[in-house]
Amino acid sequence: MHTEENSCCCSFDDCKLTTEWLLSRTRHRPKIAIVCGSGLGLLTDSVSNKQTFRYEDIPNFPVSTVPGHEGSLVFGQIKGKSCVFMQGRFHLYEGYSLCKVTFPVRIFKLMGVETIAVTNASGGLCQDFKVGDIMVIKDHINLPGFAGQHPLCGPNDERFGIRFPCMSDAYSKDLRKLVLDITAELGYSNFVHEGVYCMVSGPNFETIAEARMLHILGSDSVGMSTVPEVTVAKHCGLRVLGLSLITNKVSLDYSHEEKVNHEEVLQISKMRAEMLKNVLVTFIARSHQVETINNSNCIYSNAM
Ligand SMILES: O=P(O)(O)O[C@H]1O[C@H](CO)[C@@H](O)[C@H]1O
Ligand code: HPA
Repeated sequence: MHTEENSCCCSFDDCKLTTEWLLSRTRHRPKIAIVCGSGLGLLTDSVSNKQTFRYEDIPNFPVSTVPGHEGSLVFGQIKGKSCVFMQGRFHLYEGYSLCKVTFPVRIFKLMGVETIAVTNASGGLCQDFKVGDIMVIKDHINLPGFAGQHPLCGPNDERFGIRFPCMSDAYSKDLRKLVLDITAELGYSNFVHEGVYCMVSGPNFETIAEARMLHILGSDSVGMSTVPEVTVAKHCGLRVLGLSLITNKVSLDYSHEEKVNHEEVLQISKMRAEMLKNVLVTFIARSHQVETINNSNCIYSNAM
């Protein structure tokens, strides 16, 4: 039954209005979108012909409330490729519904974006990971989703995608291979791994018992974002790349004295942003080499 409570707070018409607002104000027609994680706003440094919109000026957009998330949508070009960056993302713990958290992803789809690269800062659970390593996300665990906090709950709008999307291949194998090739060419292989990202709602960092549980469940890193955006991106047929920067080691041991905090997360992100930027710049220049677009879930195709 369609009721006010279970209907999505961002309708297709809301998405269309925001898309048209942006398309009428920029000449950029990006094929790639990049979501910048905590402290990773510097990823936009290499963008030329920049055009920036503050989130608060864009109709229907949420605003950023977390330090390290600037709150701007940046259009421009990298190596001649048109792209759009979210300099700052939205999180469940900020009080936004997952529909609002993922709203920009659907705007990108309607604008004609085909590939989305989602970045984040996360805590390393895999004992082989070191602070500052990059994890290419191979798969995820949607822990809030198990409890019904899922961006696709509620009536399904078939114009975006099907009711029961497949998630076993959410992270494009071809894009993962491309990024692993790029990191090898850049000489980064020693600190790049593939792994499984687990989303928790936050805002607190994990207890030791929780961290142990996530590790046993098969998580290599843990964070408070990314999964809703990736789920909605896969639902509407975008190709997805996920890159996680390991900003801290998560304690699995009661004797561990170090205490994680957001300032440390931001500090490590800023220190390693340059490296992540080098990867993304080459990725953007070469992602067209990977032609296959998985559009199997999407009925509504591309720009209006
Ligand atoms: O996932 P991003 O947005 O990179 O941010 C990560 O960093 C914050 C905690 O320091 C949390 O928001 C966590 O999700
Ligand atoms: N846990 C959850 N989210 C995070 C962490 C962490 O250790 N580090 C950065 N984001």
